Amino acid sequence: MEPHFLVVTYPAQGHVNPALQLCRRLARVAGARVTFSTSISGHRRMFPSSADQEVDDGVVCYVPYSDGFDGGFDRESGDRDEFRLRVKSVGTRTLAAIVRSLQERGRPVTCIIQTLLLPWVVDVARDHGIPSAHYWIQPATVFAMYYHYFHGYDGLIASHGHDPQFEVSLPGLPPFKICDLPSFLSITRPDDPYAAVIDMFRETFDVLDREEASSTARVLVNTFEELEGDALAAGAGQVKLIPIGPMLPSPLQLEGTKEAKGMASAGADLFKPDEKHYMEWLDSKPEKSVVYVSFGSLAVMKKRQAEEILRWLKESRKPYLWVVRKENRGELGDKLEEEEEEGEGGMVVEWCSQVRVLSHPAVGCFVTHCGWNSTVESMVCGVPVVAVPQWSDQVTNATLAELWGMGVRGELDGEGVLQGAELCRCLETVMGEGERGKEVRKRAEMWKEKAREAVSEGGSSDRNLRAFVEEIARLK
Ligand SMILES: O=c1ccn([C@@H]2O[C@H](COP(=O)(O)OP(=O)(O)O[C@H]3O[C@H](CO)[C@@H](O)[C@H](O)[C@H]3O)[C@@H](O)[C@H]2O)c(=O)[nH]1
Repeated sequence: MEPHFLVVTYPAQGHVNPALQLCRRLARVAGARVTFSTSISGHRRMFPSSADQEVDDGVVCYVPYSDGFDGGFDRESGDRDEFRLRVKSVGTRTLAAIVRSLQERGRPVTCIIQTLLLPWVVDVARDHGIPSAHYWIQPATVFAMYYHYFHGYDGLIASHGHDPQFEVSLPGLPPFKICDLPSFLSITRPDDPYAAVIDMFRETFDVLDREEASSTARVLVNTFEELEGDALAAGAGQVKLIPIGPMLPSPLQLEGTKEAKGMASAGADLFKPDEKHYMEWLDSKPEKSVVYVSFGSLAVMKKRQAEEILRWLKESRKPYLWVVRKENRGELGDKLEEEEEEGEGGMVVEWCSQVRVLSHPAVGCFVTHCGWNSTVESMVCGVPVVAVPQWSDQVTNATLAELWGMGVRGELDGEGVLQGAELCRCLETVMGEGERGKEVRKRAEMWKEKAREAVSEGGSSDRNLRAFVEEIARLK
C-alpha cells in the first residue's frame, strides 16, 4: 500500500511551520502521499479563500478538522480548561471523520503524526488501527525536562518555584536553574491561566507511558544528534527519541528545485505578509550589518520592552529590521509611526518571510525570543543571536543557544525587560570585533554546517527519518 502520512497540528505558527516542513520532507524522502491537518481557524488563516475546503499544493493536501473553536480561541480571556476539553471531544470526532473519508476516497492513512498538545489524536489513530508517532517540536533537552518532571521531579521543582536561582539536576542533563526550565513547570497556583497547559503536557506524557509499556512509543524530535546527543540519551525511560531535524524551513528545502517557484507563496503563514520592500532594502545594506528583531508569533511585547528597543534603535547607528505584529502596535502608539516615517536607519514590518531575511547576507544578528523555530532557523542560516526569552521553552532554548556558543543571552531587569543599554552591550559582543564576537560568529557558522549536514542525504537525521518511514511501512 502506498504510504500516506496524516500530520496533525495545533493552529499556531510555531507548530504549523515545523509540521509543514516535516510534510515536505516525508513527501520527498518516502515518496509518500502527505495530508496536513490543522483546525478550521488555522486553515482559514492559511487559506483565506478556501471556504474551509481541502487545498492541494501538488505535494501536500490540506484538510481541516474542527476543534470546536472555528472562529479561533481568545487567548486573553478564554477559559483554557474548557478549551482543552472541547478541543478533545470535538477534535476526536471530526478528525475521525477525516480519516474515514480519506479511506473511502481510496486514500487510506498509514500513519498519523501529531505535534505538541494534541494527545487525543493518538486515540483516533488507535481506534482506526493506524500506527502513530509524536512530533516534538522543541529541543530534546526540553522533552527530557518535561519527562522527568512527570516522572518524580515535580515535587522538587514545585517546592523551589519561589527560588529561580536554585539548580536542579535531572538525570542525564547538566544542572539547570529553576528559571531556565520551561516556565510552565514552575506554575504552582491552580488558578494560573496557564495551569491547563501543563495538564495538556501531562496528558501527552500519560499517553507516552502507556505506549512505552506496549513498546509503541515513537517520538520524532526537531533536533539532531550532533547538537543534542546527550539530551537525546538523557534517560527518558524506554521512550525512543528519533532526531530528524533541524527541519529546514520550506524556502531552504526547496532551494533550487522545480517546486520552489510555485511553493514560495504556498500558505504556511497565519499572518498577512507585509508588502513593504524589505528584501530590496536589505540588498542596499552592507554584509552582516543589519540587526533583525522579532519575538515570534505569540509573544505580546511589554510596552516597556518595546520602548527600550525603540530607544536603542534610535540611538544606535546599526540598521535594523523589526517585526511588530499588528496586535502589538497599539502598545507603541504613535512612536512607531514616527520611527517608520523617519525610516532612515531601519524598517518596521508587520510580518516578513523570516527565513528569507535570515538567509540574506546583510543580516548580522537576530534579536530573538528564542522560540525553537526561530532558534533553529537562525542556526541553519549561521546568524548569531541575542536571546531575549519570554516564557515556555524559550528560557531553556536561550540557555542552550548560549551554551552552544551561537549567541549571547541578554540580562533582563526585575520586570523581565531587556534595557536598551544591555541590548547595546549584547550587540556589541556579538557583532563587534572583540574575541567573543569572533568566537560566536565562528560557532554560528560551525552549527550551520553541522545542521545542514545532518539533514542532507546520508546525514544522521536523514538516515533516522528514512529508518522511521521503513519501520512504519513494515507495520502495515
Ligand atoms: O515576521 C515573521 C515572524 C516569524 N515568522 C515565523 O514564525 C515562526 C515562529 O516560531 P517560533 O520562533 O518557534 O516562535 P513562536 O511563534 O513563539 O512559537 C511557539 O511554538 C514554539 C514551538 O513549540 C515554541 O518553541 C515557542 O516557545 C512558542 O512560543 C518561525 O518559523 C518564523 O520563521 C515569520 O515567518 N515571519
